[in-house]
Parts: sequence; C-alpha cells; structure tokens
Amino acid sequence: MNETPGIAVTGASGRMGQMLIREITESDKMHLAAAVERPGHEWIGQDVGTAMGGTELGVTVTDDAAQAFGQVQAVIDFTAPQATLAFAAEAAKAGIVHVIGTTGMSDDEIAQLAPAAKDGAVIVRAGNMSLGVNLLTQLTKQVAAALDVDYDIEIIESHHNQKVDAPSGTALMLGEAAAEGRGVALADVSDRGRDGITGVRKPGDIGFTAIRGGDIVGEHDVMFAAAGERIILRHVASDRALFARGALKAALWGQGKAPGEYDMLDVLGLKG
Ligand SMILES: NC(=O)C1=CN([C@@H]2O[C@H](COP(=O)(O)OP(=O)(O)OC[C@H]3O[C@@H](n4cnc5c(N)ncnc54)[C@H](OP(=O)(O)O)[C@@H]3O)[C@@H](O)[C@H]2O)C=CC1
Ligand SMILES: O=C(O)C1=N[C@H](C(=O)O)C[C@H](O)C1
Repeated sequence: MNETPGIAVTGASGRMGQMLIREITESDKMHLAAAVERPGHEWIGQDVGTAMGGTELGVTVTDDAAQAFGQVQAVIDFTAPQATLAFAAEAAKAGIVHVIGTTGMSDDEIAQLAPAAKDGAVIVRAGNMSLGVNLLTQLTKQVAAALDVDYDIEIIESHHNQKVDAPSGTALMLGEAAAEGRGVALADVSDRGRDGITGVRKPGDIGFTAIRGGDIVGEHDVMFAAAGERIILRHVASDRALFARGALKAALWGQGKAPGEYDMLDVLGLKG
C-alpha cells in the first residue's frame, strides 16, 4: 500500500504529460495513480510506461476521467482549454486538487472555473509553474511601479513551433504584473498585434510580440524602453522539467487546503 498522494496526469501523451509522468515516478513524495487521454487516443488501454517507450509502470491509460479522479488526491492537467474545463468539473465532484498548467484560456473560460472551485476543487492555476518566472512577475510589478509611462513596456516571448496559443500564458502573467505595477487594467492598455500602418506607439500601452520556431522551450523578456536606455528583465527555460517540478510542488501544497482558486505565488509563498 503506497501512503503517498496518488496523482492523475491528463494529456498523458503530450510533451508536458510525459515529462510529468517521468518526474512523478522519480519522486518519493507521490505516486502515479492514473493517466488520462482523450477518447479514441491510441494509448487508451496500454500501460503508460510502455506507451512512452520505457518500462511498465502498472498504470493503464484511460479516457474515463471521472473514474480516474475518484482514485487520486490530485490531477495535474496540461492539456487544452475545453478539456481543462471538463476536468475541473470532475475534480470538483471528486473533491481533489486540480493543478492547471493549460494556457490559452479566454477570460470567459477562466471565469467558468469558479463553480468548480466553489463545489470542491482546490484549483492551482498558473501560466508558468517555474520559480524563476513567478519571481520575475514580482520584479516586473516592482519596476513598472517605479517607472512612469516614458518607459514603454514590451513583452517578447519565444516558443517552439508546436505551440498553439499566443501570447503565451507567461507573457500574459508578466503583462498583468506590469499593468498592476502601473495601476491600470491590462485589457485597457494591451497591444497584441501590430501589422501595417499602425500609427505611433500609444504612451502607456503594454505591447506583446510572439516568436515561434524550432524547439525553443520558453523565453520571456520584459523590456522597459525609454529615451537613451532600456531595462530588460529576462527568463530563459531550457528544460520542461522545470514546469513539471513546479506542478508537482503545487499538487502537494494543495493537499488539505480549502476548495478555491490559487496560483503559484500562493504555492511559493511569494504573495504580498
Ligand atoms: N503552466 C506552465 O508552466 C506550462 C504550460 N504549458 C501549457 O500546457 C499545455 C500543453 O502543452 P504541451 O504538453 O506542450 O502540449 P501537447 O500538445 O504536447 O499536449 C497536450 C496533450 O493534451 C491532450 N488532450 C487534449 N485534449 C484532451 C482531452 N479532452 N482529454 C485528454 N487529453 C487531452 C492532447 O492529446 P492529443 O494529442 O490527442 O490532442 C495532448 O496529449 C499548453 O496549453 C501549454 O501552453 C506548457 C508548459 C509549461
Ligand atoms: O507551450 C509551452 O511550451 C509553454 N507554455 C507556457 C506559456 O504559455 O507560457 C509556459 C512555457 O513558457 C512553455
């Protein structure tokens, strides 16, 4: 009998799904108890370890999230917005921790998580689970608060060519932090797509640029550009294990917490 928390991983065959499974099986603080994929996926019914090309892990990939979540203490979910909403409803029914790494959720989709948090899920959601990026959000807020609108804020993110959403979840976290530092709402100042005759830059705007290419894991610059100088705050991720380890930490942190919505600043004790 394994006394450590049992963890389910959704999107088990994905880049992050496989990374999470590797990290969980190497941890002595938790154990892999379920692996979920979408109905019709070729991995359904196979042992997840052998499907990944390694040794058997004794966990069969399933498309039955309700049944899987009934057997675990936490689910770690790096999938897609609509899938994540369905998993949140199941996590609420099971009364478990739901760690959400999925990005690209609209404001409306994010708002739809509230009922799940009210009904029993302990939701920990962040567009980036790394300590470095979460620290960078605090630094961004601080620098933005110290500088006036003579410093144009631009957020530049680079990712691999398989990424489907832009700007990245991390870029949006950094944008929110900059806007908060300036005491404005990001929605009012966000400039997300320049093309053609755009006119001159509006003072106070926060601009976003997305680069997609090759196998870039994830790079983010927050630039404060003024006449005669530029300040650039940068985070470079070179290994997805970084995100997976943050997610594992969140799954453990959530044990015994009251149902509700939390983020990585709560987990890392960086709020304030
Ligand atoms: N917060 C963070 O720190 C990080 C967040 N991310 C985010 O995580 C998400 C996944 O990224 P990544 O692993 O690179 O993407 P992948 O496309 O490699 O993986 C996504 C996985 O989710 C599966 N999936 C989609 N819908 C369902 C469903 N209904 N039920 C079960 N599984 C489903 C996909 O299956 P199929 O292939 O069949 O579609 C796929 O296996 C993205 O939103 C990304 O931005 C990534 C890294 C870090
Ligand atoms: O899709 C990715 O790969 C990543 N997504 C997250 C994001 O959208 O910011 C985090 C990380 O940068 C990798």
